[in-house]
Amino acid sequence: MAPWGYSKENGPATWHKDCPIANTGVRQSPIDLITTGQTCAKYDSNLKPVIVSYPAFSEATFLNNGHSVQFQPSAGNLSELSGGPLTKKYKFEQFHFHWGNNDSEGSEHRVNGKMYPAELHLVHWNSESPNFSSFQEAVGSNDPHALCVLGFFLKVGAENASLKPITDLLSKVKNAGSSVSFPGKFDLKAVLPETLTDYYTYDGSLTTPPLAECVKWIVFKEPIEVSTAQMEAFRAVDDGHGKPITGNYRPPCPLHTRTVAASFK
Ligand SMILES: NS(=O)(=O)c1ccc(NCc2ccco2)c([N+](=O)[O-])c1
Ligand SMILES: [Zn+2]
Repeated sequence: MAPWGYSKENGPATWHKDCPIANTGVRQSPIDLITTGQTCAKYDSNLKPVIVSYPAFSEATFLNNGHSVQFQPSAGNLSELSGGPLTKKYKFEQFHFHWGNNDSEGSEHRVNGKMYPAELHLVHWNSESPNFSSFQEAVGSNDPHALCVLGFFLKVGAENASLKPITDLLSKVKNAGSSVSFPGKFDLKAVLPETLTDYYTYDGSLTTPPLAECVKWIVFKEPIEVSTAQMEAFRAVDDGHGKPITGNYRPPCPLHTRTVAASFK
C-alpha cells in the first residue's frame, strides 16, 4: 500500500486500511471543539494554567518528512511541560505544523466548525511513567496519556518575528526528505502567548498514522498571528510527489462518549 498522505489516493479516508483504529477507535483526533449546546466543552474550575519550561534550543534538526515540517531538538534537550490537566512532567519531543492552501482551511481542530489557516503542535511524552523511557516507547504503550500535545491555532495578521527563523527556513527544506540543522538558537517560548490559561483539553490520538490513542490534547483558545507571507512559505513546501503540501490536516473525528473540558468560562 502506498505510504499514507493527504491525497485522494492515500488520504485520511484510506488510512483505515493500514490502521483499522482510524474507523474503530473511539478516542480519535482531531475533533470539532463545540462551545455551546448539548455536547459542548464544559468549564472545569480545577484546570490550572499550563506550565512550560523551554530554554532556547541550541541544537536541532528541521525536517520536511513529506507530510509536515518538524523541528526536533537533539536528545539532550531539557524542555519540559507540566500543570494544566497533567499530573506528571512531560519531556518535549518535537513541534510541527498542519496547514491548508488557503486561509479558510488548514487547522486540524475546529471551533464550532471554524478552521484556522494552520495549527502548531508541540509534542511531549510522559517522562515519569514506569512503563516507558523514550518517545518511541511512549507511542507504543497503551497509556492514554503517554503523550501530551499542545495545539495552537495560527491566524493571518502581523508578521510573527518569533516564528520568522522557522518560516525563513521553509525554503531550505522545500524537497520532501530534506533537512537542515537549525542555525543558532531558537526560543520557542517567545512564540507562545504569555499566559497559557485558556484552553480546551480532552483525551485523543495522534492525528496521523499510527493514530495511537495515547494523547492528552490541550488546544489553546488564543490563536498565534503570522503574516500572509509566512503562511505562503508553508504552502511552497513539497510532498515528495512534485506537489506542494496543500492540506495536511485530518477531518474531525466523532467524540463518542468523550467530554471536552475548558479551563475558561
Ligand atoms: N499530529 S500529531 O501531533 O498528533 C502527531 C502525529 C504523529 C506523530 N508521529 C508518528 C509516529 C512516530 C512514531 C510513532 O508514531 C507525531 N509525533 O511524532 O510527534 C505527532
Ligand atoms: Zn500534528
